[in-house]
Amino acid sequence: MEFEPNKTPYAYCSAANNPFTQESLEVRVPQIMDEIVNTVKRELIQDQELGNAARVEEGNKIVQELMELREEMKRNEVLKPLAKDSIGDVEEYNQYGENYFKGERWFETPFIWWEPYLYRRIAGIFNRAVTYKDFDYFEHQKKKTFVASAQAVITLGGRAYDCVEECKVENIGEQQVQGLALQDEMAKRRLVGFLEVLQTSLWGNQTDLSMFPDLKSGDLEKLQAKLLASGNNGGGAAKDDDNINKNLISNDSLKIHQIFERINSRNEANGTNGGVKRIDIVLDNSGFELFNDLIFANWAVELGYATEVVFHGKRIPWYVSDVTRADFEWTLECCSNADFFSGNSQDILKLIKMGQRWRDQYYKTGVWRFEDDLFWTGPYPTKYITKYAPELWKKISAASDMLLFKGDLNYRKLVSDLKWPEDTPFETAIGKSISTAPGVPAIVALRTLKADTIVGLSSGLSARLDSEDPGWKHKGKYGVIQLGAGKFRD
Ligand SMILES: O=P(O)(O)OC[C@H]1O[C@](O)(CO)[C@@H](O)[C@@H]1O
Repeated sequence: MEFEPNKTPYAYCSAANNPFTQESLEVRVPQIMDEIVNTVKRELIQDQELGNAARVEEGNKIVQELMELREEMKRNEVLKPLAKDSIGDVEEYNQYGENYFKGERWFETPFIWWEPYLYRRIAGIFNRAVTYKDFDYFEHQKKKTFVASAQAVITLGGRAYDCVEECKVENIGEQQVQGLALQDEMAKRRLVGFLEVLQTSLWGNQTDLSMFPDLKSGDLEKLQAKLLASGNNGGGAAKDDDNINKNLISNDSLKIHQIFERINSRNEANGTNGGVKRIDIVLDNSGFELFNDLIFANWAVELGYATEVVFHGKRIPWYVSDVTRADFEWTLECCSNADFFSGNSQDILKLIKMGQRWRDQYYKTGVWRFEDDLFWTGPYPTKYITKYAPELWKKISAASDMLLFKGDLNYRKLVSDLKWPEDTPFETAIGKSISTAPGVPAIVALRTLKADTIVGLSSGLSARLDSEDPGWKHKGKYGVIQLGAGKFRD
């Protein structure tokens, strides 16, 4: 199936034809907009007290524009072209809308078009106001949720630190090697450690504020405790198959691990140690999920699987909790600062040591980089990166070994949000331009399901889950780890 906007069947057609899209448009998204309005109103109160007349005027205008936008959706109007702003992609957005969705109304146009368009419209409203240009209207929610995750961050941080130490050859004493050669023991530990950090990064995607905006501190702790108990803590990913893998419904972890080992041996065999080994991560949510992604990147760098990690985030506030540069840097600061966490347990000490390494030895030196190309907030299927962001793709494909995509929306965009038969191979669905062109990096998706869109399942699985667990595609309860091998295909 080739993607042709508005011609090929979408997994999510329009709200008129899909109850989940409809619910999003009628309930979930208006609530998100109300929350933004409330945030601006809080700013207004402060500005009035401080006598910031210019900001009060702009704040009032923003509230009015947001309310108008909310009404446009409710009245099912035609989606208007974006008004001019200085974000840098207005013309491209409008051209895309004009080409493929011209004259369509909110309830009749596909989910994968109206939702990014909506967040982009909101960003434009703020960008046009001088005193709100760089205001992140989701910042408060993102920070609050990370603070509420502190206990899980501490526990996981301590565990992540140990996981790396256990895999270092100098820490595997002869007496611990029960009957196995040192190399075999190390390989085993590295595999177990890999599965642990990979799945930590995957399940972190459950905590997403655009889908679950009401995650209260208590719920969050319960969810995180469940993740930790289900095997992400203590090397359980490999030993606790029943518990974890039951919900992991498509799992290429072992093939991905083999690629990591090939990356290592390639450099050793070539005698090019010190040569670049690069992983790119297209981030999703800030907070607990980002922390889990950092743990994965930490593992890869510490154990020599990567010499560079490039994190791709969002230039503008996006889908409530997506990572911006400010979120990324704030998270590194929190993790480096003992005052952020109360207590001085061993886990906190390990976490802070790791956090300071992330900030000072990785981020400040460029081993870790953060980039925020506008492509990631565009409306396009990912395979169009070659057309709409050729420079970005050139840089990634020339240098990267592996490009990991986090989360539900990134997944939907990777497979063009089409209604593929569920057993369509992942590589087929992501499209030739990025999966089989010469030299392309391996493409990995780590995603918990919050949407109907799905490929790469064994046939019949979807029907079984439909009957056993109605609504299973929307709960964030099930996950996939899928691979397109790219240049590592033999
Ligand atoms: O943060 P994630 O995992 O991308 O989830 C957000 C996604 O979930 C949804 O809310 C439902 O599919 C979409 O709006 C979006 O695709």
